[in-house]
Amino acid sequence: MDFDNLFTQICHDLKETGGVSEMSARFSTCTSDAQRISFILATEAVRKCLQEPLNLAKQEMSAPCKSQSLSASHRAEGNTHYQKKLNWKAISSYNRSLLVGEGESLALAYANRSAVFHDMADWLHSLRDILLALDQGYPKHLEHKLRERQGNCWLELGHVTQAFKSFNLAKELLESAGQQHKDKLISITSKIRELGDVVMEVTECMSNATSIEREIIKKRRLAPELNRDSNVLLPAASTSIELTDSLDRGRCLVATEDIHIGTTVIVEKAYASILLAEFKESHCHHCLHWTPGPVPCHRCSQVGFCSTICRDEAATYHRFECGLTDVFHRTRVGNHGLLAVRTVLKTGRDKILIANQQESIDKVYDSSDYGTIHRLVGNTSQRSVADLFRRAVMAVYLMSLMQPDNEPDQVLAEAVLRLLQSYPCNAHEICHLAVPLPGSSGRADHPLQQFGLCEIGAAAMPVLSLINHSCDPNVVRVCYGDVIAIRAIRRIARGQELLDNYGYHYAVHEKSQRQASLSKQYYFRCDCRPCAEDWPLYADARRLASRPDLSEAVDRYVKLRWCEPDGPPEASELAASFIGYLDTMETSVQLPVQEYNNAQEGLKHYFALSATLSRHLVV
Ligand SMILES: C[S@@+](CC[C@H](N)C(=O)[O-])C[C@H]1O[C@@H](n2cnc3c(N)ncnc32)[C@H](O)[C@@H]1O
Repeated sequence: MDFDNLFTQICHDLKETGGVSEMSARFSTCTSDAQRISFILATEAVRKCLQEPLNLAKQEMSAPCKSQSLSASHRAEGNTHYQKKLNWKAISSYNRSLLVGEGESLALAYANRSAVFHDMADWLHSLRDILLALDQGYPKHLEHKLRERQGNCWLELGHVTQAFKSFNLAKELLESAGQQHKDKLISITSKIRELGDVVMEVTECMSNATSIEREIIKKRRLAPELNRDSNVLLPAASTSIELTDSLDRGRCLVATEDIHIGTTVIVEKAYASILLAEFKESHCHHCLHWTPGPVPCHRCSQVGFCSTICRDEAATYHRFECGLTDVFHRTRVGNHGLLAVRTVLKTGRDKILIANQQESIDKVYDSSDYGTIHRLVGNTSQRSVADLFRRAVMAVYLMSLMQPDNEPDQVLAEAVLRLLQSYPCNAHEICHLAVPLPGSSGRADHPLQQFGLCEIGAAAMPVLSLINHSCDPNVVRVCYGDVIAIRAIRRIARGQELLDNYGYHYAVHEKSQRQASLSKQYYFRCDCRPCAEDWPLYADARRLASRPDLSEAVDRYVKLRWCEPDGPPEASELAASFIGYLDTMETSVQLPVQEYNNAQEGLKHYFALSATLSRHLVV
């Protein structure tokens, strides 16, 4: 059930019984999350309201996830698209067929999808799907087709020995099938003959689905290297930055040397991440990368992975949420709620108990250590009683969904409540540049928006969370799956603070809106330069009349239409020009001016273009 409706019902029932002010007074005396959770668990009126939606959710969860007949109907739909050469539509139907398939239906869907990948010259995905189809018990009498396709893929990839073996297997299967495939047998025999005497390779390369998937993963774009060695105390960051404390804005990251525009100073892998529900058929549930061919969970039909490797890695937490993913999404608790649950399941009770006992600051900020997540700012003391009450009920509700008897684990519920306070101020959006599939129309209203940045998930990044906000930031986040690189978009002098933008930029949001939103969600009053000097919005900012050289050049570059997924051939030269313009303007021009924003947007677009691409429709 939608949590908002549930909470409204709880508040209504409490009002009816006339106990609101007394309960609110008692709840306000709770001084820790443990006490808040105990309070909710001991409040009969709340527990009573939770029972019915929890029981309904349990009924839903017990319904079978896999269905041979549904899988067959998606596959039939895929076959129709395939016959019409609508390859992407066919893949999409086969993906749906795979999510709900089991046994032979799974094998058939993998095999059919491998045919589309083969036709699209995606040899690695085709090969991987062939092996998975065979693993799933693809019918023996049809296996010769897969072996021949496998041989073709190997040949295209330049693995002649492997191709030779596959064609020979196809030939043996055709021979044992008798006379009915006479023509096929002739053509396979001639393919084998054409290969001639191949030298048998000593090592077996890409012999199973995992090794093929490693090759697929290797071809993805990787985050850039750090500009310097890794900082021992902040392993995700370079030695160009260090952590300090300030009186008025808590912890902050500061440059230890001058940092140039474009430099990569942090590369952090998410401690935990979640994928938005609408991307479950196109993105990996675990690493958030776009994938043309997801592999399904063995048991539920609600998640897909880019590879069997990610599926195995995700088992540590997915075994607890298997079959529950849709129920969690339907609670509409938002990304922070879902991320809180994922974090807790990934961490496990024992590590949470250890973190609870170690409130003191550890010297090393290791992004893979739950302790760094545990210590994120939650602004608890500034939250109202009503806000904390709502979050405590939410934590109990979410954790009760996990338990067959609706009795939540108190330690886990307490950890979820802690994260429900810290994530709204600390979690990061994962955004990929979305490329329109062939045949679809992208947005063309602005040249740089042909490929739209699209939010596909959320992540917990403890080192990135140490960066404070400015309405005129000096760094930008660039996403590579669930890895984020921090790159400078302004010069950062030694001793200056790294400043990110929390979603409210001076060029597009009025000062009053920025201040109100930052204060509501992040509990601080922004005193950055654009706020202090009340800079105008982009549309009202002046243009560089005095520097036509800069103004015209920036305009010319920004107007270039970056239509190909890799940008125009000269994209990296353009990025270098943007950096040059930004450098010049920082020292010689009084900001704000439109050309500065244009060059900065151009550079940010280039960074996004060189990172993860999601080849799906821009909506
Ligand atoms: C993502 S954290 C940033 C790191 C934080 N300073 C810390 O100690 O963990 C966000 C919180 O930092 C503080 N903060 C961020 N930017 C700020 C700013 N420009 N001025 C004052 N406080 C700020 C607010 O408390 C906000 O909720």
